[in-house]
Amino acid sequence: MADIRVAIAGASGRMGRMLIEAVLGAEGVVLGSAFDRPGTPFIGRDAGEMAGVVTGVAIGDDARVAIAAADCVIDFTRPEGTLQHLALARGLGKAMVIGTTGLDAQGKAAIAEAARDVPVVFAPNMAVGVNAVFKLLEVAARILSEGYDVEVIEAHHRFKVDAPSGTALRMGEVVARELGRDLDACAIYGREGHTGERKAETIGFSTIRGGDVVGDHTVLFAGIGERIEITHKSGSRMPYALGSVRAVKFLQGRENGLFDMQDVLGLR
Ligand SMILES: NC(=O)C1=CN([C@@H]2O[C@H](COP(=O)(O)OP(=O)(O)OC[C@H]3O[C@@H](n4cnc5c(N)ncnc54)[C@H](OP(=O)(O)O)[C@@H]3O)[C@@H](O)[C@H]2O)C=CC1
Ligand SMILES: O=C(O)C1=N[C@H](C(=O)O)C[C@H](O)C1
Repeated sequence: MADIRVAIAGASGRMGRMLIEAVLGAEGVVLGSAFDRPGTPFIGRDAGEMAGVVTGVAIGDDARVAIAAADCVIDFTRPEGTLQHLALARGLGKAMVIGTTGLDAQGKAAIAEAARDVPVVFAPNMAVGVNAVFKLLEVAARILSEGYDVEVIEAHHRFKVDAPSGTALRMGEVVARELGRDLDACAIYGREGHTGERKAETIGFSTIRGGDVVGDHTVLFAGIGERIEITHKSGSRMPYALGSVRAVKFLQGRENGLFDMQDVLGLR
């Protein structure tokens, strides 16, 4: 079978660079194209430059041309960019792996709609370890369903633009679903001033931003006399990139459909 040609969106970003390195090092996939938005300083440079490799693939600034040259697009950019690239991928009949976070309900609906025509993996965290934690949280929430307060704490680098992280929100969704709660109704995003006592049914979120923290997430189940903490810490962005390559391979041969990393990893 021919190698899958991959297009990397946001090629000069933190994840874009890591994704290029992961694709170059993986079997069964080949770097078809790399692109970024016009005006980004790396346009025209070799896509492997930051990984110290000559690929012969220059970073372009025409998303349509780049997507047309690939079988699957991996996109870790910003919601506006992702939705533009998604429309192009849909029109060109290309698969897409989306790691971008911070999409609103309308953006998520647009992804679901596009997935009727092309296959899409959309997940807030592509790392195998984090997806294992999502499963552990289901078990913990089931056992600790009475008498434990749930708080989600996350820390990321100073450059991150969305909060709470997509992963923290998914952790909250997983626990809320298991507890029969609606996250939109029970989430508390930070506290300040005279808050009154904590309401038992709430799920709290706390966000830390600083330095070069790659990504730390903890779900705390706090009872009277004991606390349980389930924590994941990222030491590198490579697990996100390797998970994305697995997602590309998972989509090969699929006509359409919306999937996430739980599907890719067979954890449903
Ligand atoms: N699902 C997962 O496993 C993970 C998800 N993420 C998510 O991926 C996204 C990117 O993160 P990160 O790589 O750190 O971010 P960066 O800011 O380092 O990179 C983003 C890239 O996208 C480009 N870009 C920004 N806006 C647009 C746009 N409107 N259209 C097209 N391209 C655009 C940027 O260009 P420019 O520099 O010119 O702005 C840059 O090259 C975030 O949403 C983050 O939360 C991150 C890690 C893991
Ligand atoms: O912006 C990041 O860096 C990350 N974003 C994702 C998120 O919002 O959950 C995944 C990971 O935590 C890194």
